[in-house]
Amino acid sequence: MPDHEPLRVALVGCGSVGASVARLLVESADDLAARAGRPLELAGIAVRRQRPRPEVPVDASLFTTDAVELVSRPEVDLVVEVMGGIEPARSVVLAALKNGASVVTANKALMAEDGSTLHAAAEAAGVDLYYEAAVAGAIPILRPLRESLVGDRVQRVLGIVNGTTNFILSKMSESGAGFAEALDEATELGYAEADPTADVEGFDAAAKAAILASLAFHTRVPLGAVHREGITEVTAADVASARAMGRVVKLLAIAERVDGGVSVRVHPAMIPAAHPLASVHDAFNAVFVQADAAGELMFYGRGAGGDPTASAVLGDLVAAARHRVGGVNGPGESAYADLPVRPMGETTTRYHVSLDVDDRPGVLAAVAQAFAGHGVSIQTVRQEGHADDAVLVLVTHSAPDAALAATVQELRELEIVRDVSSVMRVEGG
Ligand SMILES: NC(=O)c1ccc[n+]([C@@H]2O[C@H](COP(=O)([O-])OP(=O)(O)OC[C@H]3O[C@@H](n4cnc5c(N)ncnc54)[C@H](O)[C@@H]3O)[C@@H](O)[C@H]2O)c1
Ligand SMILES: N[C@@H](CCO)C(=O)O
Ligand code: NA
Repeated sequence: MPDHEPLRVALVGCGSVGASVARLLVESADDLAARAGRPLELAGIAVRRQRPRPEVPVDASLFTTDAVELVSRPEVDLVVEVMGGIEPARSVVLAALKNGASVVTANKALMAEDGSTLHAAAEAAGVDLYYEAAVAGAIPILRPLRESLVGDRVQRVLGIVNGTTNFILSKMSESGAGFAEALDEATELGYAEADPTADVEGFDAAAKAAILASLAFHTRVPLGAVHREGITEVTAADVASARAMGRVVKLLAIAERVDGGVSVRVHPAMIPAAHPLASVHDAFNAVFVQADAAGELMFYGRGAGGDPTASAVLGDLVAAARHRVGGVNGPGESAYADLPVRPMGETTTRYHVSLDVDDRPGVLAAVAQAFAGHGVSIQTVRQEGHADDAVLVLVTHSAPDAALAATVQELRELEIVRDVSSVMRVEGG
């Protein structure tokens, strides 16, 4: 085959990311050809419905509504899947791999749900499967974990990997707004989707946490093993209390090594205002990595948007194209470590607990006794308000999640505690 023979790219999905990928493939064709070693030519674009798409500068004859047929064409070398969801995306990706095409996907839900099946199919076909855009959009983080840090031992990954929730928490922090008000603003400005559940309940971040943990620790982390809490219960009072302690509230995806296993979780947490992740505002994403030899690293940028996400897709596409040209493959799945995912109850963190209490003698002693009875050590206590408005704010030393849960249960049963108004983890020093 002569060197100028193009590599044929099938694009599946032409929404916000797909339209950017198609446009940039056309606009940057010469540079991409020079970098890949052969031109990258669009073989077809699978869409759900045929309609005019003036934003995509390609011949209308390239559009088809049959994705499986497109990716199964013998001439297709590379497939970009940006339709999202589990099915039919999984069937399309499997058909592409079976056809011997390398696949680039931005689909975090699919990779977190069934990454091992797809990796096995890629391995069997001797082709590449890349998904840099699936976690933190434009930010190069999967390739650094998979390749740059492969000689090191990663201990911990802390990420702000959902732009919608980071935008909402930033607004709550800036203006003192409650969750509902900040969500309304995020919706008005187009950051939050009409149904924001996947973002605000932490599902999107949990899928990304599973992918990050699998790559960081060379193990398989099933999505179901990721502990997940969203931000819907975060109150203006939590944000104010964090500020009073020199902290900010962030929704974190956390993956860390613990006692021969790993802990992988998504939940809101108070982090020090001086922590590098505290200065990640609005819809930006960032991932903080701690590795034995490298020390601390931080990756920052745009986690969403058509063009930023297309940047990551095209990076993967050129990498896969180069491998085609060279007749080699990139690294496949590395899951040799086979580490158990520890249950959340065993995970130790510090906690911030707010209690509405009666303001009378013996209350502090009774509260302290509840913590002590479950082996949870208190680091600081402060009282805000008095009489009917008394609030006790306690911060604990590190304790297992199960011990803290048992403490909270007991506190709820105490007559002097009117309400356990908030429990939030404290992370990052
Ligand atoms: N938008 C972002 O900022 C962003 C960032 C990172 C990752 N992603 C991921 O990229 C993927 C695409 O996201 P998006 O924002 O472009 O979504 P989108 O909804 O804008 O686009 C998806 C497109 O796929 C089309 N589609 C659905 N079923 C199809 C089918 N059977 N055949 C052909 N086309 C079909 C839809 O009609 C739609 O146009 C998702 O997996 C998403 O999680 C998106
Ligand atoms: N809904 C995601 C988009 C990228 O996955 C976010 O808010 O970050
Ligand atoms: Na990325």
